[in-house]
Amino acid sequence: MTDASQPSRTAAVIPAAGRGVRMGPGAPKALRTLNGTPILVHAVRAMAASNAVTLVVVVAPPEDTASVRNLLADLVLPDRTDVLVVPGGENRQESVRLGLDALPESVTTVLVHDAARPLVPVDTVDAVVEAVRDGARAVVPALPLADTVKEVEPGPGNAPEPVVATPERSRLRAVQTPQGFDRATLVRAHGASRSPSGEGATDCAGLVERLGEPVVVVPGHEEAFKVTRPLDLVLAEAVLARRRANDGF
Ligand SMILES: Nc1ccn([C@@H]2O[C@H](COP(=O)(O)OP(=O)(O)OP(=O)(O)O)[C@@H](O)[C@H]2O)c(=O)n1
Ligand SMILES: C[C@](O)(CO)[C@H](O)COP(=O)(O)O
Repeated sequence: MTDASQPSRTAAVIPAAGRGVRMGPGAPKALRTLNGTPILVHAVRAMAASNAVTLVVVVAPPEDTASVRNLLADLVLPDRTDVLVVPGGENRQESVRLGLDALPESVTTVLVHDAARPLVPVDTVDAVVEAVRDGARAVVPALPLADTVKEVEPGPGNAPEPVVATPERSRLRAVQTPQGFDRATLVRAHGASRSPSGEGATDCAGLVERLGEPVVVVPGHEEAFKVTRPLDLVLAEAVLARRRANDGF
């Protein structure tokens, strides 16, 4: 166990309270398994793999909070890492806010990491932490896009949608997690998100942008993809199999 009064502590908040509607019927997505291990456990291990992270706050589906606590109580993690489990909210923003509320005062740097990105490599986590420690208030890992992206005028159902614009692809990035923040900035952004100005933001960095604060991008990683639909489970298990074959992970 680490000393909760230690200065400049870095914590990871893992929102894991989603249902996983796009995955189809079944248990909440974070509790479904990859190679027999819950997605959430992979995500907690991924955060705890960083030497910088000494606290992981898991935001669990409210009805599963007790079982998630039991699940994580048995997990073997580095001695430096404490784990807290709190019940989540109606949407991702609310779940992140509940995770932030649980942080001790000693935490100055916060990572917010989707449980749904269980395979993010530790080098990506460390790169985000380093950028925050070097002075950035908000840092996102991201990758260039492979597809061309069209902006459309959304229509009803499957009706053809008129194209409004084609943004220049070389200027676009697909954003991943963990997103890293100076704690005060993130708390301010989530406070502001309670107002209508926070509606529609799909990530924490978007809330910081709405404050007018700078957000910077560092290189993301292919293996930090979001497990969203059934095919993503197949890809995730293939990544795990490759890791096992390569280095006995
Ligand atoms: N009320 C919610 C909704 C989402 N999340 C978390 O936010 C992350 C990103 O969300 P997403 O991948 O969309 O997960 P779900 O909301 O579960 O997926 P879906 O939209 O398909 O239901 C996930 O780790 C999810 O558990 C959360 O903590 N609380
Ligand atoms: C935070 C995020 O993973 C960045 O790409 C993404 O915006 C989450 O979106 P979701 O619809 O909640 O999965």
